[in-house]
Amino acid sequence: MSKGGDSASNPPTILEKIYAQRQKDVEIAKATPGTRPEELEAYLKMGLAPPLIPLVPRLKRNPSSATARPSLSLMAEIKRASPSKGDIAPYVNPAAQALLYAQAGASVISVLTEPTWFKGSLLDLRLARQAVDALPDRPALLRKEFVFAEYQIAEARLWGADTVLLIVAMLAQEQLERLYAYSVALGMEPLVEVNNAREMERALAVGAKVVGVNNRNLHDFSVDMGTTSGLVDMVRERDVLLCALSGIQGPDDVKVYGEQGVHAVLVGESLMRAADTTAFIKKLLDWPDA
Ligand SMILES: O=C(O)c1ccccc1NCC(=O)[C@H](O)[C@H](O)COP(=O)(O)O
Repeated sequence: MSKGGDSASNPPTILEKIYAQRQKDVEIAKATPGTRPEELEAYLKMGLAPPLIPLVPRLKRNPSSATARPSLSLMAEIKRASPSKGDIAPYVNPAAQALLYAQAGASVISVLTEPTWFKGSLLDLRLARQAVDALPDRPALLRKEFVFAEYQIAEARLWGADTVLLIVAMLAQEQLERLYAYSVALGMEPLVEVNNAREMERALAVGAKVVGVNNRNLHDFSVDMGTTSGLVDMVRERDVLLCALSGIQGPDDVKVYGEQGVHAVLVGESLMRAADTTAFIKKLLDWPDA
């Protein structure tokens, strides 16, 4: 990963620290009997990964999409903690939270699986998936992770994800192309995350169909809700679903994005802190009563 700062002597940014730690974690997993890369490949070849649902059509459906006043779709995140906020809901039950999100109408459930800063795990992903598995028109499951290797995508598929996150800022273009192709080959259209126009061009160059604009700068934590708005025109005439990620707190944020043509919002902290999650979601998205 390239350094985010001006020179190689700058202290590492949070994204660089997470990346370095995840590289060590992945090396350990790859060397552990039972989870070596060739073993994950064998499990995939045996068809042991659970059935998938395709991301794009699922993201187009939400409780308002068939009404006269369609609103945005929701990607609802399970987030125990974060580098910027510390503990948010460390003891959340990911299965119960996933079920709440699904019953409230979320199109996607995003599960943070990074353990050191976000206190997440692949078990959280599996439990969220199992909790919603039998529902009619269940939401898609997103592995929210700092992905730099095919290995992590194979893990995601085996643990029940329907899609993975690819963060453009972390990846060289060749790596982004390779990981995008591998994910699609496994049946998972990825959510490709960008933070500026240059990264958006790179996402479009690989053919991304679902692009998330992160309003949070992953190098310094600053949140600018106008980041998404500033990139809308780059995808307006394209067959791309644009999603606004991070910092979404209330209906006013969503209303602005709706008017600009944004298709979905990804919300973590506000949902985790909501006293009544279902009522909060309905109000946030201006969805009709079920
Ligand atoms: O949330 C952070 O502090 C953070 C810091 C560094 C890298 C990633 C980070 N968050 C991951 C996310 O993208 C958010 O969890 C997600 O977009 C939801 O954001 P929010 O609704 O603001 O919780």
